[in-house]
Amino acid sequence: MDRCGRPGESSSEEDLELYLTKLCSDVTLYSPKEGFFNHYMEQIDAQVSQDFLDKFGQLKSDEDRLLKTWGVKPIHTLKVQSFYRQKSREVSECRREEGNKAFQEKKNGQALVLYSQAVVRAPHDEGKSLALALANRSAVLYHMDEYHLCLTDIDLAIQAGYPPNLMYKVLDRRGQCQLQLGQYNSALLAFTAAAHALATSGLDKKKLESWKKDLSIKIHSCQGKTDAGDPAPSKTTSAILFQGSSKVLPNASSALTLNTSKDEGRYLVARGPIPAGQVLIAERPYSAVLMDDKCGSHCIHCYHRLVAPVPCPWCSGVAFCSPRCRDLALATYHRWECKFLDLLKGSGVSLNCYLALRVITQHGLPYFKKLQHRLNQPAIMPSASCRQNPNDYLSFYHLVALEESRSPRDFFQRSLLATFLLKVLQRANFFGKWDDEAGPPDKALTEDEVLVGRLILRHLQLIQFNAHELSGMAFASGKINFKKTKSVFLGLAVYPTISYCNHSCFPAVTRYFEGDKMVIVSLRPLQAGDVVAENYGPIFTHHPRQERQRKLLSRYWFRCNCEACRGDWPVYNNMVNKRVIQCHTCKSPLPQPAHNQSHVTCKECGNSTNIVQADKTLHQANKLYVAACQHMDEGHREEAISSFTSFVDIVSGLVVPPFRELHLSMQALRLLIASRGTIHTPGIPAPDASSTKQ
Ligand SMILES: C[S@@+](CC[C@H](N)C(=O)[O-])C[C@H]1O[C@@H](n2cnc3c(N)ncnc32)[C@H](O)[C@@H]1O
Repeated sequence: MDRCGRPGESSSEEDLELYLTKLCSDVTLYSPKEGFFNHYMEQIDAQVSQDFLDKFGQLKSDEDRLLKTWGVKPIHTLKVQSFYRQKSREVSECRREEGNKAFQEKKNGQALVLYSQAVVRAPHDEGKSLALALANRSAVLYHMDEYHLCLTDIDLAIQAGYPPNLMYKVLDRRGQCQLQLGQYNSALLAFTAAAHALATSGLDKKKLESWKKDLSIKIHSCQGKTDAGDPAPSKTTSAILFQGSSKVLPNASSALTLNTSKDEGRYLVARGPIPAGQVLIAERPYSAVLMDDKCGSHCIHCYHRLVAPVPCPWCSGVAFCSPRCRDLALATYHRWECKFLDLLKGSGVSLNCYLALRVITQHGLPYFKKLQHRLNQPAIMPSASCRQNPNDYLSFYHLVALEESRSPRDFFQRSLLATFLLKVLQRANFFGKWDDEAGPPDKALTEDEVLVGRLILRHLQLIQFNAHELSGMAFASGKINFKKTKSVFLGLAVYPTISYCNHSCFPAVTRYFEGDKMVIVSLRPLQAGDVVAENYGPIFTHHPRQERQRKLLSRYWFRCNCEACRGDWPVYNNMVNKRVIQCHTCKSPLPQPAHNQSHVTCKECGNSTNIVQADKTLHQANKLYVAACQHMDEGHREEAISSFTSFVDIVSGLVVPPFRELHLSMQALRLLIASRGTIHTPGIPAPDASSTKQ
């Protein structure tokens, strides 16, 4: 090992594993390169003795760890104060002017961006800049045929105090939108209100007459017409669970159940046969956070891409896709986090830490005080007699945290982070009004603060192993090409039911996203008792066994013993084009048949398999493979999925893996299924789920 603990050439595999584990653990807490938290951590590290750490390692509860850390004087040198992107009337007005210029030049896309910046930066309690920015944006939205968004902006502009003398304009625009949407009764009301508003317009006589005439024609055109049904745009299509919902795991298919073992913990298995391509779990996150660099482009509440951002009334750092998302966020987590977002960002703490905090802020203090007596209940193990509620905090709280395997240093680092996040909550008045004058920063913690602090510490441990990436898909080139897709990382989330999926380097399932909902789909056929395994990153076709095992051990703290690891299966590039037929009874590999031999006897179970028939079926299946590849090349997603899943189902029943075409098909399925999710490439329409070959 060198002075920084990095293993040298002569280091043992064990040293390397220890080093990698520490590195992986650190990045689940903070960035080693950015922000002030790493310097702070180094300073504290230098001030605590080995003896302190040894004693720290003997502490038995998160509460003890939190209190011990709070007692370390130097931790209170860190100054926590609100730091966030503030509103600016000057910036807002400047962007609005630029937006006006772009709009006059018919550059609608550019105008929309500039007006949106004007909206997000405008103060809510001072002047008219917000109302004017919203009203101007509504005009460009109308020209872009975004009638629903235009109507929202008009409502928001009026709520923000749009000037009465200009009111006729937005009321007229509201009527125009409603006319386009076939809402004739509402349009009639809007045009009538616009006509009344002319009285306070201050327009000269000529303009007034012209407006009156125009509005009267519009009113007349709406009279006597019946409203068309409202074709409100729907954001999601819903995935349907295979064989309906499970009674014990409501977000999972009834074809799944939960098993447990000493070495593998809890894990999902199939209860009976499941073909490839079936939806097995569809789950909204228990909690989720958006990545920093997506805050300007995605709704922080529902993760949809923003077209016309609805602002936060207090900060300019985040935005929402709708007033509904805004109100839900403001009523819960954002009211506590809003004024500390830039502090958290500047600290360099990881997204895991935001998530640990979010679980607290989304519920608020009274919720935790009320449930604290339940925290000592044993871990939930859904069974016939005990149904899991994935929205219950305890389903989150009891996710695996591997506290028994943690080093004292790891516990101390996480405790330091918990105290930092606790200080943020204190300053955000989460525990009641914070008063700098009333006491020093190291003032003894109250009962409520201890409760929340120890929960944050627990979150920091369990999120390490249970957080999922929340992502969308984008086509890398400017057109639909399933082979050139890339995953767009949007944030981090916890899905309690999906967290019960253990890992395999030869995974049984893949995933896609509908907004923030994760949908898990079978990639290959499963039989009763088969593990419904996800892949945590290293897949056998791309990464050799040693690399996979190192990654999994250092990141997830287990030694993988999946079929691919046990059999040391080759990566794609080393896979020979050989197929081994399986026994039709026990699935064991059959010996190669002699020339002209039609039946082969299994050495394991003694049953005979018709090898000629198996060859014939494989030959037929190959046609499906060719058709699937063609569908994929032509951009027919659902047809390609259907052909690939049929191929995988047939081949999995005949050939022993690894088998090159099987794995190529599964890789293609992963891409195709992922692209069912949110498509983030601007200008490219999502491929239609019901597309048919033209
Ligand atoms: C998301 S959790 C999976 C559910 C977990 N087994 C439980 O009991 O809640 C991830 C953790 O499960 C364990 N795990 C996952 N896959 C495993 C496997 N194939 N073998 C052994 N342990 C595994 C590891 O401890 C890992 O950190």
